Amino acid sequence: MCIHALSAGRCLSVGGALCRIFQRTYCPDRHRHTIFALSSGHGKCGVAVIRTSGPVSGAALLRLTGRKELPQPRRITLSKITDPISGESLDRGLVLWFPGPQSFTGEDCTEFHVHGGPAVTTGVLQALGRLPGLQLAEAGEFTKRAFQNKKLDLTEVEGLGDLIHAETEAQRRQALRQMAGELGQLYNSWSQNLLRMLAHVEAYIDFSEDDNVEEGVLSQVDVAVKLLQNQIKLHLQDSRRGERLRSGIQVVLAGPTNAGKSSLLNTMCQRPAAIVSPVAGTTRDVVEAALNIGGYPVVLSDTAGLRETEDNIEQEGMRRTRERLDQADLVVAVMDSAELSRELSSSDGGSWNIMQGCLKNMIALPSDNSMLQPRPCILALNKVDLLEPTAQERLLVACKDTELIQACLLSCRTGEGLEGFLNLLKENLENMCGNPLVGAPSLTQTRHRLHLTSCLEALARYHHYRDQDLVLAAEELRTAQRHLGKITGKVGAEEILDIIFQDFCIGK
Ligand SMILES: Nc1nc2c(ncn2[C@@H]2O[C@H](COP(=O)(O)OP(=O)(O)OP(=O)(O)O)[C@@H](O)[C@H]2O)c(=O)[nH]1
Ligand SMILES: [K+]
Ligand SMILES: [Mg+2]
Repeated sequence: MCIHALSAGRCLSVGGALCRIFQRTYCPDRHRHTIFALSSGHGKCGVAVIRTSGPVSGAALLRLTGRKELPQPRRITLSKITDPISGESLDRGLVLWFPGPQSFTGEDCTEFHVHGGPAVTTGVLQALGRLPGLQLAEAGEFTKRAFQNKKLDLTEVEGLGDLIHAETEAQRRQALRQMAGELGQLYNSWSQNLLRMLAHVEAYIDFSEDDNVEEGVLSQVDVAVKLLQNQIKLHLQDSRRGERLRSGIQVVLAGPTNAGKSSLLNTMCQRPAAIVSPVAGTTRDVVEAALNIGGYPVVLSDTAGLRETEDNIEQEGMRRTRERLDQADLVVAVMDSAELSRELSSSDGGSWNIMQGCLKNMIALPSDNSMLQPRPCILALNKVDLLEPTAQERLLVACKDTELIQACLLSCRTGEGLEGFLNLLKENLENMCGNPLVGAPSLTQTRHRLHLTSCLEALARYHHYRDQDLVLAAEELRTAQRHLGKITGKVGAEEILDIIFQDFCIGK
């Protein structure tokens, strides 16, 4: 199986530089302006795409192409592109006209597909910038307009952002699904449900005295609220699979000193990221590498080896190891198989018990109790090159006794057993994140989790007020619905909008 290193940073925007060129000033009527930006990547490339969105898009296309009429909507047309003010020819390229509302943003949009050299793209951008009513777009402004014109809900916007940033196949699948609106549809259906319940309760409040409302309306609402509570709880109990897949699965290498943890990290990321040496206690700081393992994004951490020590710095290193273990989604316990084998044959099972105790510590629950099960753990028995085949056999048999642990023998030195280890790792990642295409869509952001939790709290308060004060109970249903609305953006929340759209590049 192949693994790839992932880029550490996200897409850099060149907004600052372009803003300086165009001397943009703040404008309160910004949404009335037509925005433009380079939407393809920056730097030299074969073809670059420049987009505009807003009321003067069509006029801009006519000015730059010198055409009398707009081309057919959504049809590619070859055209010369000139600077309308200097009259200078800039390029021959393809132009597209998307009249609103049938466009990405819902407004009139155009696209110019030009040769990707910096002189051409800068020329076209400058020509656009000199036309009245056109302004350089801010990061995420195209998507923001799509959201404001109800082309996308917030979960779809987040899906689109994740798709642009997706580095592995599993991330891409999850993002595509969210962008297609499945998560939003789920929350909308819950919201509709709540609206119906609320209508029933309000009808009861207003009309029950006139006997116009059927018996049992309230108990039906009670049942429906309980059902929804269960659905939301089930949705929240997903071991954070969607969020993990989005932000990377935390895999921590831990174990005694000199077991070969740093060697394993280096082998997996195919570069000498961590220092390897025969001196016990070499690693002190946590060393991280971002990897794509079988399509799953992994943040792999190498940690300081665990042993008794008087050295202050090493003790601090071990404190960091434990902190990292607390956050781990999956622990790889690395051990020196030769050493373990020697201890096994020289003792009457005592050392085995010690090792089991040490492993149990590693896979214990994290302190916040947010995960209900102990973390999965793989026992990587390293340095198998130093072991006789009979000793290997004996070690594997002994490992079978520890039910919690999946063990495999490997050697960082010879590469033996590495394939098997990686396959075991991938199986674990699959189990943790699932196939993003199968089953109900997962929530992918802490933001979703927070609103869903608040929604659940409001529903619990509904039951609390139900027999005391029906008006207050109805208010709780309204609060619950408002929390669902905040996830999809149906309920305004300007502060979070800005945070979400800032994650986009200029031109998206
Ligand atoms: N024979 C053999 N030696 C190995 C293997 N893997 C690592 N080593 C050696 O074991 C020693 C310790 O390796 P490290 O990777 O530094 O071990 P570590 O667990 O990171 O050690 P600390 O950071 O000190 O906790 C080095 O001399 C490595 O060359 C292996 O598969 N076979
Ligand atoms: K070492
Ligand atoms: Mg090390």
